[in-house]
Amino acid sequence: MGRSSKDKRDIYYRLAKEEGWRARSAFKLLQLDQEFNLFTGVNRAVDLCAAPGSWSQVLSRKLRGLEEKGEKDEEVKIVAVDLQAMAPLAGVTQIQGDITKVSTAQEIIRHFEGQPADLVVCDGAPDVTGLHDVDEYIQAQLLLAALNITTHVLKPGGTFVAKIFRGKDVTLLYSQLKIFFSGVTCAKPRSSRNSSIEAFVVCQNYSPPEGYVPNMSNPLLDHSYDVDFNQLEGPNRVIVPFLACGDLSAFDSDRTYPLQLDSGKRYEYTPPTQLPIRPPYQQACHLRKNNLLSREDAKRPDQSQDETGPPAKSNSSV
Ligand SMILES: C[S@@+](CC[C@H](N)C(=O)[O-])C[C@H]1O[C@@H](n2cnc3c(N)ncnc32)[C@H](O)[C@@H]1O
Repeated sequence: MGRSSKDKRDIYYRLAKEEGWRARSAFKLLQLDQEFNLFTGVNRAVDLCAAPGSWSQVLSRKLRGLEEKGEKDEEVKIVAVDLQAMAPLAGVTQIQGDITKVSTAQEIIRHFEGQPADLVVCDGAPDVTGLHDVDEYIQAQLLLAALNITTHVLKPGGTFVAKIFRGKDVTLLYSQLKIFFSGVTCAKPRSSRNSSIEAFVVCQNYSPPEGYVPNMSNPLLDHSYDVDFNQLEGPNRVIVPFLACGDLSAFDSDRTYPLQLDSGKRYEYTPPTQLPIRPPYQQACHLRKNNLLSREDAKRPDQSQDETGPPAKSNSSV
C-alpha cells in the first residue's frame, strides 16, 4: 500500500465509514462545534460548497435533533449549495449553483422566506493544481466569495465558518474578515491533517460596517455584474482585491512604510515599484543587502512578528 493511500485510511476515514458520514471532513465540523458551540440556537443554516455532503449531514443530525431527540425539528431549515449535484439528504434543501453568483444568494433567501441565516459554513476547495501559490490564491478567492455571499444571507450576530489555507498572506484575509466580524479565530481541528496548511476561520458576531450594502462585484472571480467596483464608496469597498504575492499598496511608489527594528530604531521604507511588500525580516535583509542597515539591526525579529511560520496546530485568535 502506497503512502498516500495509507494516509487516506486513517482513524477518521475508518470512523466516517463506521458512522455513515459521507466524508471524513464531518469530524472537522463536529470538532469545531465542540470547541465553539456553533449550533446552539441555530434554526437556519447554509452549507456552502457542500458536496458530497458530510457537513450537511452534521447540520442535519445536530440541528434537526435526529440523534438526541429521535425526532425531526420542523423549525430548522438547512440549505446546501454546490456546483455539483449530491445525493439527497433528509431535511436539507439542495441548490446546485455557484457561490459567486447573486442568483444563488437570492435562492437561499427565498428558501428561508426572507429570513436571514443564523450560521453559514463553507468547506469549499477548488481543484488543487499542486502549485502552492496558485492553490493558495484560488482558495483565498473562494473564501472571499464565501464571505461575500454570506454578507447577503447572514443575520447580524450570526456565525461564519470557512476553510482557509494558512499561507504567507493569510493576515490579509484575517483583516478582511475582521471588518465584518468582531470575533475571528483560526482553528485547526484534530481531524485536519498536520501535513496540510488547511485550517478553519470561525467568525463570530457578524457586524458589517454601518452603511455596508452587500454586492457581488467585490470578489475577482466574476466580472459579469453591472456594478463598477470603482464606483463603490465607503464601507462598500471594504473587500479589497487579494494578491497572493503581496499587498496592493506595495505598488504605490509614493508610499513609505515604517519599519521598527529590534534595536528600537525606525526607518521609513519606500518599496521600489512593482515589488511585493515583504514581511519585516525580509525587508531588513533587503535593506542590509543594500547597505542601508547595520548588521545588528538586520537580525531576525522575534517569531511572533513573523507571519510566515508553519501551520499552527492549535487554535489562535487573530
Ligand atoms: C472539499 S469539498 C466539500 C466537502 C464537504 N464539506 C463535505 O463535507 O462533504 C469542496 C467542494 O467545493 C465545491 N466548490 C468549489 N467551488 C465552488 C463554487 N464556486 N460554488 C459552489 N461550490 C464550489 C466543489 O464542487 C466541492 O464539492
